Amino acid sequence: MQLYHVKPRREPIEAVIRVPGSKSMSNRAFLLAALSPEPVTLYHLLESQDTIYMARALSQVGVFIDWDTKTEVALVKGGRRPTGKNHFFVGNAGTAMRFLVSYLALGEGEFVIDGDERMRERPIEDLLVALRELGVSVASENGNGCPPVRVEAKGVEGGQCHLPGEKSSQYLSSLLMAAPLFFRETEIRVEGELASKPYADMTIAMMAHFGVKVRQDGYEKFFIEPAVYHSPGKYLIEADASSASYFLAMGAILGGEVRLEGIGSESLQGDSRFAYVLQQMGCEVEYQPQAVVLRSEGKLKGIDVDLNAMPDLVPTLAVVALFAEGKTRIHNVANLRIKECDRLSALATEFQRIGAQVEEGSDYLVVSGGGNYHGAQLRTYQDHRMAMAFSLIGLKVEGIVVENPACVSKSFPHYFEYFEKIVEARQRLILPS
Ligand SMILES: O=C(O)C1=C[C@@H](OP(=O)(O)O)[C@@H](O)[C@H](O)C1
Ligand SMILES: C=C(OP(=O)(O)O)C(=O)O
Repeated sequence: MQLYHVKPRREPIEAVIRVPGSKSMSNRAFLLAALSPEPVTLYHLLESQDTIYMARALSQVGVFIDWDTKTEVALVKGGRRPTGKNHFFVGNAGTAMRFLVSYLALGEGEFVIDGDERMRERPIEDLLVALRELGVSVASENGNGCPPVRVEAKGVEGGQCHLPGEKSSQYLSSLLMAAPLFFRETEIRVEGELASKPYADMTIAMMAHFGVKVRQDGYEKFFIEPAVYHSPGKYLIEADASSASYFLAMGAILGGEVRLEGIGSESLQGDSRFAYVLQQMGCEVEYQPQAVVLRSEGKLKGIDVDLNAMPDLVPTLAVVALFAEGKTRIHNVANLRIKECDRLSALATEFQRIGAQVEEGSDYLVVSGGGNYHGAQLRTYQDHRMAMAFSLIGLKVEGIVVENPACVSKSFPHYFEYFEKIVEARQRLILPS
């Protein structure tokens, strides 16, 4: 197995960083461009496993994608309904799996969408039930409510559907983006509290950029009329705020100044607000329209925080909490158990290996900070966020070894190159240089 031995760093850091494009925005942009009758050019696209799976699946049903990964630009020509008989594989890309199901239902044909072993354990039945209410013939092939999903597509009638909201916002995003192409007006009634709300906001904002409006009554009811998407011509993807969280965390833990470029107060990503969470822990934070600056003296205090709106940042924050005085309680994050791995259990298990005190509840984690930690080899569970978060522990704790670092390729293939440059920098660093 591949191992990554983390080199600790004692000095503060000073860095200006622009991370690659947002995974969530890239996969939405691919889909919305595929649904638009006119061509769209997408800029600052992320090239990673999840976005490659998405682009490949769309290409399989005839969407033309000319993607120059060097310049991060793609020309997309879609506008036709998917047809034929096709099998798709999307690894463990939640966005690709969920978004494609409703998209394929718009077409005419027989489609099976499958993923890797873990994807076959991640629930999708709530979305399938809602689609059946809208007139779609769709089922979990193994009958367990998880992929593979079979869609017998002949267009979508529309009308009213009910969607439990607590497991994932991706089901709602999937329905919303496809809904303008349903035959009738559609009303989606969300039951229970919608998880990860900023991702639904991002979907609605991006649909608006592609010319379609969604009417909503809070996060309980969403109304979409039949409409045609319009290409914005060019569309710029923001830098990925979830990927950037590791560098903010580095600044918070080690002290110094980190400036993120391409993510600021105007960002569509909920995770762009992460610096405010670190501010509560004692960092100084400044938001500009297109940038975030974080300054830290490396002295942090524990907090009590509801991270439902930023689920992907729980591992990052849990690691920061190890180095804060007092306890940090991260709550309302039950759906972390159905992500790339059971993240609450994985964090608790691996933190215990370094001698940390941690309490795991059904929907929360309490990390007691400021302990005397020791080196250990940490499992990453094929989960990119575990690998990136655990690398941060090694900045302060001698002897941290991260297993299977290559799993970062799901969302940030070059993470460890960025990480090493920052660890080794002797002066103010600009990345990419
Ligand atoms: O819509 C999206 O782009 C995402 C939504 C979130 O998932 P849930 O809505 O399942 O929490 C997030 O964890 C995932 O990485 C990306
Ligand atoms: C949960 C994640 O991804 P997804 O659900 O899109 O697979 C993630 O990137 O942390």
